[in-house]
Amino acid sequence: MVRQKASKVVIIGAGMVGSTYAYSLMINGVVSEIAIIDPNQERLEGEIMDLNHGISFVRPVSVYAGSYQDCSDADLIVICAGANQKPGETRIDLLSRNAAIFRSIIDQIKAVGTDALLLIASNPVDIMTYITCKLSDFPRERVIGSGTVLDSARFRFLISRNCHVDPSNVHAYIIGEHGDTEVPVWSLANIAGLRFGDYCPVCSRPCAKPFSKEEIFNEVKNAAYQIIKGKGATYYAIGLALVEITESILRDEYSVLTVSSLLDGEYGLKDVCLSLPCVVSRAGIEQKIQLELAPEEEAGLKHSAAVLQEIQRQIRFESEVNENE
Ligand SMILES: NC(=O)C1=CN([C@@H]2O[C@H](COP(=O)(O)OP(=O)(O)OC[C@H]3O[C@@H](n4cnc5c(N)ncnc54)[C@H](O)[C@@H]3O)[C@@H](O)[C@H]2O)C=CC1
Ligand SMILES: CC(=O)C(=O)O
Repeated sequence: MVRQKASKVVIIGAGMVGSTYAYSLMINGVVSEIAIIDPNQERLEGEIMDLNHGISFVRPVSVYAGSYQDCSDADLIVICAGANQKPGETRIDLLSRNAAIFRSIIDQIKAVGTDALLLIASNPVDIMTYITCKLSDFPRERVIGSGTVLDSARFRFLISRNCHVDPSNVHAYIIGEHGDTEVPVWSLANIAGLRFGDYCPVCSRPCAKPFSKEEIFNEVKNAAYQIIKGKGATYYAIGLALVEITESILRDEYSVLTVSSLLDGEYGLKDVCLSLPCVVSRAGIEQKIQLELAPEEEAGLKHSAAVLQEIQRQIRFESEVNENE
């Protein structure tokens, strides 16, 4: 199943997320070409120079300031452009600023024409993924939001630290919105194949303090607020999360990742983008996995969808404007 060929990624937005992703991609050696686009030419040139000065230490790769023309033969276009949260702001607070930026970006990608997949990181990521689906007219499987891949990684890390096991031996998902209504799937979380609650009796290390699901989930949900308060932005872990998604696409890995995509009836939900575990390949979203959720988890997912749909109703698309005129 693993196919490797020379691959080209276009990154739109050379800020903290875009440039950290480019750096992680370079180190990982999964692509041969990285073109970066950003209207802030000074910033862009600085990032390109800095990245290029590291090329002697990694596998051969070409990193350069690109233009929208680069999208025409790209395998993957990753959008990291737009405003980020200031301390105290929610992801949803970014919507109007980033929606305007996306309209211009998607228009320019469409004008060039491309068979690439689109991967969205900008926040609020589920709504931006939805906007991209609507504006791009791409098939739904080719538009992927980074969704809760980062939140699931935070969740696995915190469980693993608490239970003294490698995070790769913890399987646990955060689903729904990448944001305040996200849902932890505790009922299916497992360590070494054991349901979460069955692991404690076989664990040889006593917990330092009583295990609190609530505390762990709150730490996951509020991680971005805490990091932004401390250092202004989050970028290392999302950079790596984007590389994980990129690898699954470009290496045709069929990894299961909690990416955001346009739902089509899963759990009775339609016309909304949010995260479920999905099989991701070179074709994009191969399959959305419908988990058997506990009733409160399914209710949480539906609440997440309702909140996102309410926000979506505030967005007007060109086609709707024309229809109503
Ligand atoms: N999905 C996730 O898990 C995460 C998402 N983010 C989101 O990623 C986005 C970027 O965050 P940062 O890199 O920290 O912000 P930043 O402010 O460092 O960089 C944003 C970049 O976008 C560029 N930009 C603005 N308009 C553009 C346009 N029309 N075309 C191309 N580039 C344009 C700016 O010049 C700037 O370089 C934010 O929306 C942030 O909330 C951040 C962390 C995690
Ligand atoms: C900023 C953001 O979305 C995160 O770190 O989760």
